[in-house]
Amino acid sequence: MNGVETQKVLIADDDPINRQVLAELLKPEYTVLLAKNGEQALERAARHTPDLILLDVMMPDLDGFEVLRRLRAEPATAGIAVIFISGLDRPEDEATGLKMGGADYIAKPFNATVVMARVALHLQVVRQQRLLEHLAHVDALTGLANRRRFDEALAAEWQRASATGAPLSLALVDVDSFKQYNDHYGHPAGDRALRAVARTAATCAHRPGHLAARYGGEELVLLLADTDAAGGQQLVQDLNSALAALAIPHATAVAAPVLTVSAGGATLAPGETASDLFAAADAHLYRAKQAGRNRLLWRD
Ligand SMILES: Nc1nc2c(ncn2[C@@H]2O[C@H](COP(=O)(O)OP(=O)(O)OP(=O)(O)O)[C@@H](O)[C@H]2O)c(=O)[nH]1
Repeated sequence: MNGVETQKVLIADDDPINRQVLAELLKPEYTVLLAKNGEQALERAARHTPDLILLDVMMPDLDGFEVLRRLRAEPATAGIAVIFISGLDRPEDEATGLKMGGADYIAKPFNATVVMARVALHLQVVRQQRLLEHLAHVDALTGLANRRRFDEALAAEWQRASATGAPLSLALVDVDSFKQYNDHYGHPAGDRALRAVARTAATCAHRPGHLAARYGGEELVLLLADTDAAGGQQLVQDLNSALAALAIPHATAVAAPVLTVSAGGATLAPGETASDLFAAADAHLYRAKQAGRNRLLWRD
């Protein structure tokens, strides 16, 4: 979410008048989706992943509590915020809704101003949660995915590749003689150089299923789903060429008078774990450094 995008609210209520009143209320500020029963609410929630659902409790097929339970059971909809709007106005009903994980509970007949205020409040919370989630997964200096995000992606892609047999490649990319670069040009220039390498990596690893992350310090990692060894090596070579074209001067480097990287890569072998794959790429990066830097070594 970029903050400019309009947030989406799904209204699920079997009463057409209620749906219409709520829709008229929310339409000027939000994108409104409608569902007239529980099944439809689940289907629309899965298809559109709204930011918030206003959920009636008493509906003929699936009641609102059951809808919430099913939303929470599906990873794709588990995090969607739900406000119950219900004719059941006993404290026990409200307590049930909140205990089940509803963000709020509004009794019917509702007051339009209060509904608007609560919707705005909960959508603000949703926005803040997304921002926190984003910050927790992005490296501040380079804007690349951070190590946490990489670890999650590696676990997920490893699982997928193991289940489907699709190729999965991983390359570690480390800036050469970066200590000397910092020593010679200063830390702020080092930061700028790292950002340039990161941008280059992100441009090369641009396909869906590709992820460029900062693993730590001056080390990046490319996680390349659906990419075999030839594709992985080509991608690292493209990165290398793009970096060479930038020709960032590095007067004190051992390999060349410009900023270069060394890389080690591997493609998932049958029966291998995610950590084996990572360790193989790391071992090849080490060898690439030993062999003189500014090169890529890929496990056969
Ligand atoms: N400017 C800057 N420097 C960083 C950052 N993170 C790590 N470094 C520096 O990167 C350098 C890494 O040094 P080394 O691990 O010795 O590696 P190297 O000098 O690149 O040598 P080789 O990898 O063997 O070619 C250290 O001097 C760190 O201070 C950062 O965010 N910004």
